[in-house]
Parts: sequence; C-alpha cells; structure tokens
Amino acid sequence: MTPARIVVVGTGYVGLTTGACLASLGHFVTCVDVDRAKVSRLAAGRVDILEPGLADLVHRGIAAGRLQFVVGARDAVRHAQAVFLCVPTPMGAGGSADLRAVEAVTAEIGDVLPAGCALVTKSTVPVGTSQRIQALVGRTDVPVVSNPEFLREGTAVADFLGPDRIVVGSDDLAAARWVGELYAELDAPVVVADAASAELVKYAANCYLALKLSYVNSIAELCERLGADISLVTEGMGYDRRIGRTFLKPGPGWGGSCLPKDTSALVKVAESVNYDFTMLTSAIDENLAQRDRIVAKIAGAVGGTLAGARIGVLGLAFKAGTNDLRDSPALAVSSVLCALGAELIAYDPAVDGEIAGMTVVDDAYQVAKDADAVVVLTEWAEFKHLDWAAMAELMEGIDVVDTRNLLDPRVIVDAGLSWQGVGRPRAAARITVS
Ligand SMILES: NC(=O)c1ccc[n+]([C@@H]2O[C@H](COP(=O)([O-])OP(=O)(O)OC[C@H]3O[C@@H](n4cnc5c(N)ncnc54)[C@H](O)[C@@H]3O)[C@@H](O)[C@H]2O)c1
Ligand SMILES: O=c1ccn([C@@H]2O[C@H](COP(=O)(O)OP(=O)(O)O[C@H]3O[C@H](CO)[C@@H](O)[C@H](O)[C@H]3O)[C@@H](O)[C@H]2O)c(=O)[nH]1
Repeated sequence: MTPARIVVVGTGYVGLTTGACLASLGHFVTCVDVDRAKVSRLAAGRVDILEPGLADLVHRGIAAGRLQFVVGARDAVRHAQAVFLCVPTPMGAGGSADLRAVEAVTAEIGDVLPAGCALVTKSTVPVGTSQRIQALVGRTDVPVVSNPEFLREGTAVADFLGPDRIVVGSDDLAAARWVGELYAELDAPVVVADAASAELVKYAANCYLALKLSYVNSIAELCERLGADISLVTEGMGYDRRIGRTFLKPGPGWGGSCLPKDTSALVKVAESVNYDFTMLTSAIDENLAQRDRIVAKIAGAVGGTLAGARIGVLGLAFKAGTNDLRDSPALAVSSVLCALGAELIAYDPAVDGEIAGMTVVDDAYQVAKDADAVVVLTEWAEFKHLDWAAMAELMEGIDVVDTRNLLDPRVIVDAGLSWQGVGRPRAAARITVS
C-alpha cells in the first residue's frame, strides 16, 4: 500500500511501539505526547522503556525521515490520513475505564482533522466509545475506527510486527478496511467488524486470559491440598490443542497495566446492561485470594510471624522482561509483607530507584544477606542461574519461596535450602547430622 501520513497520540508502550513499527512498514509517522521531556528524549533517540528492538526501530525511523516526535496534537494532525489514539485508559473511580485522556485528545483535535482522516482508537476502550468519540468530533467526514492492540509488554515489537490477528471495526466498514490495509506488509488475518464487536474483542480476549490464569491458580491450590503437581497437571492439560500450552503457569496472581483494569472495566460494562458477570468477578476475587495465599506461604516460611522477619525479594516487575511496575503482583505481595512488619530487601534486574517499604539493592546476593527467607516474585531467568550455595551461605534462614515455580528444587536442596513453589510438592532441606 502507498505509505500513509499517520499521527500517533501518546508515546507509551503502545504508542511508541505503534509509531516505530508503522514507520518501519514505510509510513510517515508523527508521534505526539503531552510530556515535553519525554518527547525531547525520544526525538534524540532515547527510549526509556525496556522493549527489545524498540530503540533500534526508533533510531532507524528517525534516520529515514519517517518518524518524528512533537508536542501538540492540534498542529500535528492537520495533514494526517489517520490518527491513532494510544493514550492511557486507566481504572477510574468505581472500576470503569477512565476515558478522560481519549476525550481530551478528541476534543483537542476534532475540528482540525482533515476531511476523510480516520480517527483510530488503539487504546483499550469500552463498547460504545467509538460512538461517543464520533459524537464528540461532531463530524460525519471523520470516520472513527476501533483497532485494539494485543501486544504484550516485553515483546511489544515482535507482537506488533507478528500479530496473531489484526482487528479493525467501525460503523464505516470502508474506513475499517483502509485502516486494516495500513498493516498490509504483515502476515496476519484481518478481522473486519462493526465498532462494538471490535471494542469487545479486546476485553473478551484479556478477560479470557485472566480467567485462564485464575483457573490455573485455583487448580494449583487444589494440587497443594491433594498432593498433586501443577507442573505435571498443566503439561497434561496443555497438549490438548483446545486448551493450549500457554498461560498455564501459576504465580503470585496476575497483574500488569492491563489485565486488572480491563477485567474491572468489563464487569462495569456488563453491569451497565444489567448483566451480573459473576464468572469474571470470581476470577478477580480468586486473584486477590491467590495473593493472600502467597503471603500466608511466606509467613509460614518464617515461622508464622512476619513482624521483624527479614525477607529477601527477588523480582519486582509484574512479569519478567519488563521494567513496568504498574499493578505488579510482586509489589502487591511486598506491600502486605511490609504492612505486617517484615523488613524487605529487594532486587530486580530491570528496576532501580526507591520504592516505599523496602530497600532496593543492585545485586541478588545482597538480598540473601541475613534473610530469614528468600522469595521469588518475578520469573527472571537470571534467578535460576544464581549460585544458590553462595545464597545459602549468606542467608540466616533456609527457606526459599518460589512463587513462579522458576527454580529447580534439586538445586535449592543441594544448596542446603528448602524450596516451596506454588501447586508443587515441597522440597525440604536435607538435615545433615555431624
Ligand atoms: N501496555 C500494554 O501492554 C498495552 C497493550 C495493549 C493495549 N494497551 C492500551 O493502550 C493504551 C495506552 O497504554 P500504554 O501502556 O501505552 O500507556 P502509557 O502510560 O505507557 O503511555 C501513555 C502515553 O500517553 C501520554 N498522554 C497522556 N495523555 C495525553 C494527551 N492528552 N495527549 C497526548 N499524550 C498523552 C502519556 O504522557 C504517555 O506517554 C491503554 O488504553 C492500554 O489499555 C496497553
Ligand atoms: O502463564 C502465565 C502467564 C502470565 N501470567 C501473569 O499474567 C500477567 C499478565 O501477563 P501478560 O499477559 O504477559 O502481560 P501484558 O503485557 O500485560 O499483556 C496482556 O495485556 C495487554 C494489554 O491489554 C494485552 O495486549 C496482551 O495481549 C495481554 O497478554 C502477569 O502478571 C504475568 O506474570 C502468569 O501468572 N502466568
């Protein structure tokens, strides 16, 4: 397809990835943000978020003259053929999606958009938002198209350029198809839908993933109570192609900037049409229960009382491969441990700086020093390759709580420590009689 003039509003995980990737597909992209300092850094090629391949694409886009960064959406959109809204839609008061940023940008640019320019929502927005935006713009010559994004943090570029599918939805199907063609270079099925269906695909997909994870965490709990091993149970389940092998790992609960807010938002959307989405509320409740069970497990490892216990925390990000701390289960668990009086020493390979309630150190061995227990909360591969005998030497206690089932229990036991994971049999330290 002929390269298009595209404006991307918002240069976070989604906006920056969208801008850099669309530029790599040959389009001419202007990325806009309200954060002046961020725009200056990006214009100088500095990318703050940890996303493999993103900085390289940004540099190449700038060098090719196909990618630029500016402040001020109103001026930027005057010659655009498509404007992608990639601004935040966080959880608002009451649990619904907060659409203020989407509405603010729409109000800012609505009257200066060129006739025929597609206004595309890539932000995750509830059903009905396209109609709301259309009404706010107040023009019939600007089609509004929903094009939800499915990238995961940590693999954003690879996901954007190799998507499982592209979804475009609008009540103007020609406009939806045209937006789909912007991705013509990519080898992916394009689902063309009405606006409401496209908007719902995004929530339906994220909430399904959350349901799957809560289910797995529940089965892991059953494994512990029944003496089964979740790693074998999920291996056996995963070979069934109807179930699939991914999203079957138990953990300290699911988190991140999307699943918690999107599950909450869909519950609210359902409420607005008098549907009590109990299945989804149960999954959310189960997620909180999982965090409580993890805290109880850690308390058990230090003899039942967290007050005064020194806990070494490995991992703070909401999952490995990112430095994003938004709605991180590791932080949620840590804050409860702290509230119950534990002293926390934490290390995450991608996180530095101060975090309330804990001392953040810059190597994993410092976490072990004098610790009554060490807890793995994020599944960074490097934790597997620590010298666990050296960790054991530094520790005061002998317990390792591995909330991601990341470590090899045999390695931990060989180091003279006890291992407990989630949904798996414990591996107790060998008692040596001298
Ligand atoms: N993070 C993800 O993995 C992911 C994946 C798919 C979809 N989404 C959705 O994409 C949207 C954006 O998420 P994100 O994680 O990229 O957010 P983010 O917080 O990383 O980035 C948002 C950016 O928008 C900017 N911004 C805010 N208001 C603005 C305005 N009025 N004008 C211009 N810029 C403005 C902010 O300064 C920030 O740079 C959300 O709706 C989210 O649900 C996120
Ligand atoms: O087997 C698993 C897989 C994931 N998780 C946890 O689930 C959460 C979410 O993980 P993931 O989905 O990989 O993170 P995100 O980058 O937030 O991506 C989700 O949210 C994005 C924003 O909407 C969507 O675009 C993605 O498709 C969707 O996977 C994290 O806490 C993970 O640790 C597990 O506990 N076990």
